[in-house]
This record gives sequence, C-alpha cells and structure tokens, in this order.
Amino acid sequence: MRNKYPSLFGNSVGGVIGWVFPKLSSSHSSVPAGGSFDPHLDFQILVGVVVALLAVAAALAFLKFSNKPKGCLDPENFRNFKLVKRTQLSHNVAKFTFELPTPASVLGLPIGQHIRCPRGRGHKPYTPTTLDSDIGYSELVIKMYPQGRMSHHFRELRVGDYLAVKGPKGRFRYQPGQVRAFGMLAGGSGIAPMFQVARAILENPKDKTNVHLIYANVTQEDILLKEELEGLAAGYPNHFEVYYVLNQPPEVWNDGVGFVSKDMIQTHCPAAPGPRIQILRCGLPPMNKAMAAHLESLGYTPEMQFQF
Ligand SMILES: Cc1cc2nc3c(=O)[nH]c(=O)nc-3n(C[C@H](O)[C@H](O)[C@H](O)COP(=O)(O)OP(=O)(O)OC[C@H]3O[C@@H](n4cnc5c(N)ncnc54)[C@H](O)[C@@H]3O)c2cc1C
Repeated sequence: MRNKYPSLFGNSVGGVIGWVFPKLSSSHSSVPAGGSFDPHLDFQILVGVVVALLAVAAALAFLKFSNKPKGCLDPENFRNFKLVKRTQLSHNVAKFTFELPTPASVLGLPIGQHIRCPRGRGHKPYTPTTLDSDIGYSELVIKMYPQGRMSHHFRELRVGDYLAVKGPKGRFRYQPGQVRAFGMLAGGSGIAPMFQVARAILENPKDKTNVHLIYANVTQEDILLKEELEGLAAGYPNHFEVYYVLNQPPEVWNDGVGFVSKDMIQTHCPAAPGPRIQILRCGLPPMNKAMAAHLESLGYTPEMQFQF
C-alpha cells in the first residue's frame, strides 16, 4: 500500500493510519479542491495520527517486553542447575558458579528475595551474589560450617554436579526510592541478602538510596565478600559505607570490636525516628534478637525493621 503521509511520519506510520482509518487515508488533504478549510476532517486526521502513534508505541513496548529474558526459577518445584565452576576463597568459603538453561537466561530473582535448596526434610535460604543483569549464570558464595548439613552438601559439590533450587522466596519487596536510606545489620553469611540489595541499589544510577552497613564477624578472615564490599565503598562513596565489627580483631584495627552495640547502630545507621528509613537484619538468631532489642530502645518502630 502506498503511504499517504510520507513526508510527515514515514512509511510505517502512514501505513498504520491508512489501515486504521481507510476513510482518512483516501483524503490527501483537509483542504478540499475548492480551497476551503474543513475543521472536522482536520480533527479526524489528528485523532488518526494519535491512534497510530499510540499503536506504534504499544508495539515497541511489547517488543521490548517480550525481548526481556525470562527467569528460570519455579517457586513450587525444584529445578536443577549445573555447577560449572567452583572457586575456593578461603578454607571454608567457596564461590559456586551455576549455568542457567541458555546463555541468554537470567535467574529471575527479585531484589531482596532468595532461593531455597533442599536438605533432609527441609530447605535452606541462599541469596546469589549475582543479579539479573548477570546473564547466563548465577553465583553463590557459601560459607561451609563444620557441623552444617547444607554446608556438607556444598563441600561435596563438584563441577558437573547439579544443585536443586526453588524460588523466588521471601517477603521483602524493593522498589527503587521506596526509602531514603537503609541501615543493614549483618552477621557472617547474613551478608548475602544485604550485598544483593546494596549492589542493586548502587548499580542503578536512578536509585539515590543511601546504604549504611554494619557487618559483624569473629575474625577478619571470616569477612565474606570483603573485596566486593570495598569495591562498593570506593565506587559509591556518597551512597554506601561499611563498618566492620570483629569479636577477635587483629592488632591494628580501626573499626568496631566485640558485638554490635547500640552506640554503633546510633553512629553508623540512619537515625530514628527519621523519614523513610528501614533497618534490615540478617544473622544468627541470638544476633537478630539482640539487634531487635537495640533498635527498639533507639526508637526504631517494627515497621522500620525487616529481618531476612
Ligand atoms: C535470606 C538468607 C540468605 C542466605 N544466603 C546465604 C548465602 O548466600 N551463603 C551462605 O553461606 N549462607 C547463606 N545464608 C545462611 C544459610 O541459609 C544457612 O543458614 C547456612 O548455610 C548454614 O546452613 P547449614 O545447613 O550448613 O547449617 P545448620 O545445619 O543449620 O547448622 C549447623 C551448625 O552450623 C553452625 N552455623 C550454621 N549457621 C551459622 C552461621 N550463620 N554462623 C555461624 N555458625 C553457623 C552452627 O554451629 C550450627 O549449629 C542465608 C540465610 C538467609 C536467611
């Protein structure tokens, strides 16, 4: 079909107009041969153009949406993911890289949610260090405890083996800008969900949320993802800060010593009561309990707190 509006909108839009409004497309102009102006016809043309533009916008949006890679998790059934690389990071910590079904797949895990891996009759939560901006693979950093049941499974996992995973799971929902600042209180492997949320915020240039992390461990060697955390602190100095707390610090140590205290929270987390702030907690039960008590006595309401 020949385009009736080539100079204004190009072939495709003119074609759409012709298709949607055949009556209009038979008129070359709203100015009849006699030269008198027809406002009714002009209005019809305007409506036709708006409809055509909306149709093109909808088609482009559909194309963009349908091109977005689909996630490959199932919340109800376990799916198997092949281990393609295993990197030992310390005597009891390793990074596990899993292949996704196709090189273009993404895991499809919303920010702040986790996967679950089966062990015995139950399953354990894990948060990948990768995001959906990492295509074709997903990574877990796992601390393997001597007596841990799931730890034992990971210790035995070799390249070529499969890990059963289901998800997404979790109550946490995140929308960029939903709070002004996050305080994060993490212990040991409880850093995993914090790192994921922090990374998603900081790597999104439109998200101006500030992140204040207090991270507790026994020794310096126990600090997980240290290099990655230092990278975030150096790369986003105005939006991210991390304060480490160690039970057994080395001789030279400038951060916190002992357990995470009320004073440390007051100094390093966004102050309460404050507008649009939230404190996230993830650690062993005794730490979570102690943190909840500190937060309450500092005036943080239950709505301002979330425990992973
Ligand atoms: C949202 C969320 C995400 C998580 N993501 C990760 C992750 O990405 N990587 C990761 O390694 N872990 C992660 N964890 C912790 C993980 O779910 C397990 O708790 C951990 O792997 C231990 O499980 P297990 O079966 O080996 O130990 P269990 O059989 O549950 O425990 C056995 C013994 O191991 C020791 N132990 C267990 N957990 C800890 C601990 N946290 N600190 C100190 N000693 C402990 C204790 O002595 C305990 O008695 C996450 C937890 C949550 C809530």
